Amino acid sequence: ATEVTWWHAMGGELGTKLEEIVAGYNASQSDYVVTPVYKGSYAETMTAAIAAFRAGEQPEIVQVFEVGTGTMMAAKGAVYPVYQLMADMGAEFNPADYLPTVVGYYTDTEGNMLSMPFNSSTPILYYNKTAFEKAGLHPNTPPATWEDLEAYSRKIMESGAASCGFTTGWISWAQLENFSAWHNQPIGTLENGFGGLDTELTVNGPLQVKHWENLKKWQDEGVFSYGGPGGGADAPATFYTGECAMYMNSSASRAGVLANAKDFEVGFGMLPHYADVQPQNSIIGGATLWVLQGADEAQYKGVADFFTYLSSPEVQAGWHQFSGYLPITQAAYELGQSQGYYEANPGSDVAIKQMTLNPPTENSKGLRFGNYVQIRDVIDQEFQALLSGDKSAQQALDDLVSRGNQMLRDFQAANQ
Ligand SMILES: O=P(O)(O)OC[C@H](O)CO
Repeated sequence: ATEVTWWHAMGGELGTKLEEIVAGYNASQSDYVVTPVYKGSYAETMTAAIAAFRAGEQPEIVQVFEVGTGTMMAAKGAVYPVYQLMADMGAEFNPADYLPTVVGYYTDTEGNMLSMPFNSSTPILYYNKTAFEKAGLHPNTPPATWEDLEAYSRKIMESGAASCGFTTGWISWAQLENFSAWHNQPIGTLENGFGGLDTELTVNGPLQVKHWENLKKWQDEGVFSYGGPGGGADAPATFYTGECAMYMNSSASRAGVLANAKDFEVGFGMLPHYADVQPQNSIIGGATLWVLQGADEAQYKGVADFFTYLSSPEVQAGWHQFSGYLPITQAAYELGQSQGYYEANPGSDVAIKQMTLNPPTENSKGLRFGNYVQIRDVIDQEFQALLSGDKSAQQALDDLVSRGNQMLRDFQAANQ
């Protein structure tokens, strides 16, 4: 059989499920064997794939997180665009089958979809219902606003129900990018970069400054517990163990939460918003599958066949329902509805409701910036400078914008 290699970044419960899906595909036919290889975090996986491509040792498929999209789109000689691959291999591929937000994120300015949707998410709020009850809060009412979240946190801490109010994964994704979209604030000019490479970051507006100021104050007071850079590796455990009563992270953290938060009941809610701003809609995260150049025709046929399998309503619905990733296709969503999945699993539709709460504006359809994986590191560095007291929120965000803009100019110069 023809071999196809897939580098991915799914660890823990998600990795186990991914391997099951691949095993299901391999057992379903005998022409191709797909081998999944875990390469670490999203950033590590992407870096490894770029290095492997330079060395001529790249896999056929690589899973790239949403913020790598600008860089991948510019890497023209390295990528086999999915719309073209599917057409060349005679495989059926209709972008209209996928959720519009997902399609928009991965479609180039000519209207072509360049990568294969697989695992799109959006950040949501998880909360410890048992701690809420102990603190005299209603277990079925998550905080709607940041003001409520602060007040609930203090009540929880004072009552001894938990020692910390909340934690979060992904400062960059959850507390800056999605924070901005949710409050309808621009992340960058030119429609958050969708309008061209001449874009500049704008995340140092008054609302973002106020939010980072609050996070610093709440960290100092023990209301908030910082989970570390990148995805925030320390955040999940502080929620699972009951230390922090609330937790913001990917909708796909659901699998880990349900598997590991054993001593209390978990509730699900939308992200909080500041009381004087109406929430807009959140934006997607997660990843898509990019096909790399350099393989032979038989392997690309296998890739197309595998992608068709991955997008089938049953496989996609199974992955979505297990993981908490969004149902990528309309058909997978409808299958879940007809199975009664959403009624039977309260909170499982929070992500999709939040993402589609309002029609997206220029500020809330996503982001597309080159060098953004590196800019995410700058976001983490500036946030740490804020927490350590080296910089005010305004200074940290101003510096983030000027450092980030320099990286955007470098990218523009290299890709014009
Ligand atoms: O944890 P994921 O897969 O939902 O991804 C979160 C962020 O989008 C990564 O950039």
